[in-house]
Amino acid sequence: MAAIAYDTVHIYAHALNETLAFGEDPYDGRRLAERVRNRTFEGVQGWVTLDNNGDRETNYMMYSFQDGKMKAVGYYFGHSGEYEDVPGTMITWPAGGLTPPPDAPYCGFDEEKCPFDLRHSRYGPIYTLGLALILPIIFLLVGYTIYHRHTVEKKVAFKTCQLRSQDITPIRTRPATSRNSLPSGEENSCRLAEYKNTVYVMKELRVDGNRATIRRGIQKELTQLCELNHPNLARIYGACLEVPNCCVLIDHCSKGSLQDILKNESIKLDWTFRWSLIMDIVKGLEYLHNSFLKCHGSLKSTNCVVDSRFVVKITDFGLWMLRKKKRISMEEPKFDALHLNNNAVTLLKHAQDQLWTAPEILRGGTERSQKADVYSFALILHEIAFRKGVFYQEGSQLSPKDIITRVALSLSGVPFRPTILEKDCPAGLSGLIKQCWAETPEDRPDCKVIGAAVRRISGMKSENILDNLLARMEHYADNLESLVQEKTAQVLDEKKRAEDLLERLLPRTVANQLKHGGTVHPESFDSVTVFFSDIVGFTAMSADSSPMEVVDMLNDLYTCFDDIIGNYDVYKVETIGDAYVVVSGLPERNSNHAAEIARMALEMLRAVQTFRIRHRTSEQLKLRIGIHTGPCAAGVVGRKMPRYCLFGDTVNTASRMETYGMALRIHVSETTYQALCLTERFLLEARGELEIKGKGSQRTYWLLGEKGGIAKESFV
Ligand SMILES: Nc1nc2c(ncn2[C@@H]2O[C@H](COP(=O)(O)OP(=O)(O)OP(=O)(O)O)[C@@H](O)[C@H]2O)c(=O)[nH]1
Ligand SMILES: [Mg+2]
Repeated sequence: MAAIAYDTVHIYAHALNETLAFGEDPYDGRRLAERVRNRTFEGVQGWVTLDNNGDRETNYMMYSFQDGKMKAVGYYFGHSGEYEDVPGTMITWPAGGLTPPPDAPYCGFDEEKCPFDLRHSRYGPIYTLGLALILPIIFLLVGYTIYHRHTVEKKVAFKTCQLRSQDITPIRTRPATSRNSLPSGEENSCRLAEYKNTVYVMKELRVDGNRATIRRGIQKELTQLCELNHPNLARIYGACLEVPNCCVLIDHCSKGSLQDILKNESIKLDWTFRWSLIMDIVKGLEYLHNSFLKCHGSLKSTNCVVDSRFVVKITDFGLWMLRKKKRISMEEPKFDALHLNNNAVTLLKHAQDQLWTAPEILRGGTERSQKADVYSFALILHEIAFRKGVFYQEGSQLSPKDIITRVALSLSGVPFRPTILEKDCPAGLSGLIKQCWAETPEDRPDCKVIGAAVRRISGMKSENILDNLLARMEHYADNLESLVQEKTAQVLDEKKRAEDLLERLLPRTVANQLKHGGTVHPESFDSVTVFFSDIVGFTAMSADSSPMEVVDMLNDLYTCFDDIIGNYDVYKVETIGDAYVVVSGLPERNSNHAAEIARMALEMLRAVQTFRIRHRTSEQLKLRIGIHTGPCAAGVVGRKMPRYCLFGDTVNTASRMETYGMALRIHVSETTYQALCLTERFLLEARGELEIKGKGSQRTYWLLGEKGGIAKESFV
């Protein structure tokens, strides 16, 4: 105590001295006390430290109770806050521990550090009970929310792919293919329907049962199908489940099926293009095999459709339960083709459909499998490679039913497969095809392996979408170019034929005017020569012959005449029954029209001499010819079936010359005679004055021949 008193006075004295030294009031106890704080000095007991509050940081000695005695084990120095062990001693902590216990309880003195720690909280039991009640409720709530959301989403998804029949407008069946594709045919058409202004392929579904059953049965599958999304799959847009209008709507691909493309010879397919078609199928199939569907089940070239960018998309997958059954049994009973004609067609189509079906499925083992899809893929590969149709067998005429029977039965132990034309096959492809249609399903590769093989065999450098697209576009452009060339040639050919026809019906100059859209004005000509010929006794001959015999005779005769007139500057005006009318001097004017007609008439008469009537070979055909020269008008009359007609008295007079003529003689008028005389080339003989009806008395002549040419003697 004395030491403490000493130190107290000591510190007080120091504080007082300092107060006086600073000239402060020594009676101000507050100031004095402030000087005492935060001070360290050497007191009688050693160093003394006073803290901020003026409290002394004391030194302590720690004792441990060992072996029944208190033993000093450590020092604590208050002024420096340091601790020092007493050398050679050891502290035994409670429970024999080597480390001191914590200086505060785990949860603090007031459990402020762990309000929810049930192990240490005094409210632990309450919390535990509460949690035991609340947690299951929370779990239930969360579970219910997840379940509810899932089912609602499913319902929404199903709703979006469920369509109302009233919104679907079927479009009249039309050829499935574009104008670039196959000609239309029932077997190559698909039903189309419009839904919200978009055209889809409409696939009917076979539904036995009521709506509720359908809903339960296919709701899930349909929702999943609508979710399938791959560039090489034709997307299923939705389905209508209203009996009896049950159907699915599938994306419509404008180029038709792969089969249509392969059959269309106007589409050229180089190997780059073929490989990309093949790769598309492999990718689509691989996606399907990895999807919930696991396999396609009906893979064939009609179920690979081609879109406007020449990308192949696999279609008609899934919904197996609802597809119209097409399978045909091996033991199909023989049917009476007459009575079951429709059935016959259907059976044939079904047998055709099964040409892609794997042998194990034909035998009725399973209904579908990935390996069976690979077999079908091999047949498609074969179709693409050789473009000879499905299951091409060199030199074979087997029906589809015979083929599938042989595939199924595998007679003579050798699998029955299409012919591979090795020389037309890129190296490695035939091996791949054979592997894919192996008899044992396990020997067939899967899609991944096929994809790698195709890449290797084709040497495809890139599967880059852009490269591919460009390559296809290039191909498409080439195709279009050749198509345009081909079509242009066809159009030109067609045009030429139309022009030829027009030129045969009308004089060339007139036809040209009509072709260029001009109107043909009637024209008058000062001088032309008109020729008329007629068969003597034609009416009697017609009465004794059948109409076809008469037609044949006239056809033979006129063909012969048509050949002759080609050698002269004349224009055939028309034939009226047995009359043949020719003119020279129009529509192209010429100065020697009389001579042209005269020469032509002489040649025709000579031809008639040797002409044999088919049905009366012994009879001589008797032709009467009349010629007249004079003015004439000519023009096209009428719009429909336009004809170039002659008008004027010259035509009538020429006709009269023929009527008043004689068999196998050429009767010419005065004007023609004068025109021929001017040429000094023809032999003519006066017939004398002749009373001609409507013309009065006329001097007429016989044309006998041409000097140095055809003479009269040869006619008689
Ligand atoms: N243009 C075009 N034609 C198609 C489309 N889908 C099918 N087709 C055509 O319709 C024809 C008939 O198709 P489907 O009715 O599916 O008959 P299938 O493919 O022979 O047989 P399943 O699919 O087994 O019923 C095919 O050969 C194609 O020519 C398409 O998306 N676009
Ligand atoms: Mg199909």
